[in-house]
Amino acid sequence: MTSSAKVIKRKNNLEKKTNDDKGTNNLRYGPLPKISGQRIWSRGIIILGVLIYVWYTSKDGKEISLAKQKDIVVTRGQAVDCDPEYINEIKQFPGCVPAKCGRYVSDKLVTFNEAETLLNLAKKGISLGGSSGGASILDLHSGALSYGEKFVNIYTLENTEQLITAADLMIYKMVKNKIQHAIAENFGINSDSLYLAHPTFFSKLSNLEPQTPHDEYWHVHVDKETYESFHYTSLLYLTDFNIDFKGGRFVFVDDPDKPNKNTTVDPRKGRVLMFTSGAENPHFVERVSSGVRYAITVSFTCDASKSISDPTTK
Ligand SMILES: O=C(O)CCC(=O)C(=O)O
Ligand SMILES: [Fe+2]
Repeated sequence: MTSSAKVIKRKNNLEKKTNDDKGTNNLRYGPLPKISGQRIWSRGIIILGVLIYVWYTSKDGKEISLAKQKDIVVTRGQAVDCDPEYINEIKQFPGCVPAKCGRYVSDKLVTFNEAETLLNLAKKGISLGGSSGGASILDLHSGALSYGEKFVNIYTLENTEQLITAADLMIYKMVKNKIQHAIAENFGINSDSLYLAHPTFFSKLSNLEPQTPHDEYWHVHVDKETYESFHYTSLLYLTDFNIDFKGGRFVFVDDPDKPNKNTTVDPRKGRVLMFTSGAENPHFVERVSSGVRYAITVSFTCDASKSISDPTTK
């Protein structure tokens, strides 16, 4: 073999060894990934799709809150189209037709002390009776008080005079007048065209198992259908959501098939919620899961013949 032939053979051996090494490397670490342009595109489209889905469901999946417990609202409202039946009926009562139907919340109408006085009045009064289920009421106008599975007249019980004082009833009346004026202002009507309606009552809600249908406060309803004379409903909350009780938010149901279209109001001590009582405002109260929730339903009618008078000490 010539020396030049030896050099060529050694070079060939070297090339063979280098190729063998490459082969071993490939086995050890696997083949290098090859990402084609098409793959990058398809992955990008999948990621974009996931992002759009997450954005869409999180936006659509949330109910609207008109007022959270922590908010301090001067006046906040939401307009809704009046139900034709409601508007037709209310047209008989000049000065009482709302400029627009809807809902309003205010935390500035009722003072802390007024709410505290009314809470103590509710506690004292309901302590004389109380439902054996989760919903007790006290109506100071008719005297109706939940008692076990029935109702009694609070004014026939002993000690009522010491419990319900003239000073308490004065606050009750003043608060009612303030709410009446606020409803008139928010709905653009004349406050003299509104009359207090039956039933106007204190409520105490808890998580006790219901004993009668009266205890099932969590069903969707329209106030105008439940209580015929109502034209404007208001609620004054006396205890706080998430502090004094859990659950128990007020919920407007705008589309029964879409719970994510609901509008909620968290009860807050001294908060007043006012709304037109027709089918434009179906609503329910969430079941209280713990603690005790106190409120007053203060209702108004435009029909003077359905008017009730303020309570007096007996
Ligand atoms: O207590 C509430 O928040 C609402 C009660 C209610 O819907 C009613 O009294 O008709
Ligand atoms: Fe109601």
